[in-house]
Amino acid sequence: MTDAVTDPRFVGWHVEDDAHRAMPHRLYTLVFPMDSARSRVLLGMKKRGFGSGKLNGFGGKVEPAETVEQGAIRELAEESGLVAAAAARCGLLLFYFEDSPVAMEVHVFQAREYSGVPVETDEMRPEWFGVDSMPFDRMWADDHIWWPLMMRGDLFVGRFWFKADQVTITRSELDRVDSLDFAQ
Ligand SMILES: COc1nc(N)nc2c1ncn2[C@H]1C[C@H](O)[C@@H](COP(=O)(O)OP(=O)(O)OP(=O)(O)O)O1
Repeated sequence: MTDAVTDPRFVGWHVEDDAHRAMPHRLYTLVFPMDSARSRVLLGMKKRGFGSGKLNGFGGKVEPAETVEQGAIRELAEESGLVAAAAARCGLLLFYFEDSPVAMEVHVFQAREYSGVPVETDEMRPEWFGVDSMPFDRMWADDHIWWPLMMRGDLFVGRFWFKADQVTITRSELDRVDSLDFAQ
């Protein structure tokens, strides 16, 4: 696996301590399609794989030959049917699970302009939710912590340590940042 230091697309290592910087990282995207006119966000019920049974944004692993934003746009189309020309960076999330030697580096985006209508796919069942009545009890345990920053328009970096049960957070850090262009 490519590690955080050798893959130029990784930015997480800019905010890691020495111990975590040395961990192998895997790169993911997470995209929230926004309907600002109706104050709604599209979530998907994950039907299989990691996080199945939870509502989340749309995303997945970044392929070797694409940029992070290209990966975000591709996963959004594959999982929701929505086609976006661009996605706006909102945050960076680093996840550590006690039973995994690999850190997850998740790049969070909003899609504010897109075409198409949401469709159910093999991986996701889409549903709109009001941004002020989010179903946090059916989402990952970290989401309610950083969601308010994203809704305020703040850029953020969060680090969350999970138990192997994938529910219990044993430690967390969340910072507002001025820029997410760490390496550029
Ligand atoms: C641990 O907390 C998490 N919170 C939130 N909100 N989202 C998370 C968390 N951990 C992972 N995610 C996101 C990041 C990605 O968007 C997905 C996981 O991607 P997946 O494993 O489904 O990747 P794919 O490439 O789509 O998988 P396949 O190989 O099955 O196609 O969850």
